[in-house]
Amino acid sequence: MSAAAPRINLIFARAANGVIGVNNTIPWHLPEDMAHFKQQTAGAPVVMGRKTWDSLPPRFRPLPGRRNIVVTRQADWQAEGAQTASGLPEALALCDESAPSEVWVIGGAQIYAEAEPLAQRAVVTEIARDYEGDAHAPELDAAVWRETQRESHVSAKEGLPFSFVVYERT
Ligand SMILES: Nc1nc(N)c2c(n1)CN(C(=O)COc1ccccc1N1CCC(C(=O)O)CC1)C2
Repeated sequence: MSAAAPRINLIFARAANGVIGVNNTIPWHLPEDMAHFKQQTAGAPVVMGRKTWDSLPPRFRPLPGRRNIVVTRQADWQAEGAQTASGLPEALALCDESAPSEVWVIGGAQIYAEAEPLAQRAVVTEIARDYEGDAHAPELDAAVWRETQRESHVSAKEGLPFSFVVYERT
């Protein structure tokens, strides 16, 4: 009996207009979302693109307490605390080795787009404001994804309304 495959989760924060990033940074400052991200992914492998790795402040790389897997086509790329994979399938195969129950795909846009068809769940922070940006969230087709949880909040710091939402594949 082979171990059950891990559940593949996308996790991202998106603006009302679908923006998730600008110039490899996040356009908003939402500490409540960073805490949510940390809590959701704690102890599980995280899979990210190389640009997302580069976007993390160095003191937070690798993301602590999680196996950090970085997808890059650069065969010679390496970084302290990161395991590399040449593509998403290799990254997910690497995760399988430790037979985790959950795997978290944490960005960026390219990786989300490739992972969306393979994911069973999307944990989305929906920010109720438009932002300028150059990177966009993956489309979650309502015929495929259904909302199963929603928790609305207003950010203490900047009065920014946002919701923690969970979508599951039908
Ligand atoms: N919903 C949702 N999905 C995502 N994919 C992401 C988020 N929110 C938020 N993100 C980031 O802000 C990326 O990280 C950071 C960026 C700048 C400063 C600190 C951080 N870090 C925050 C997480 C900390 C941790 O987890 O330990 C380490 C420091 C990715």
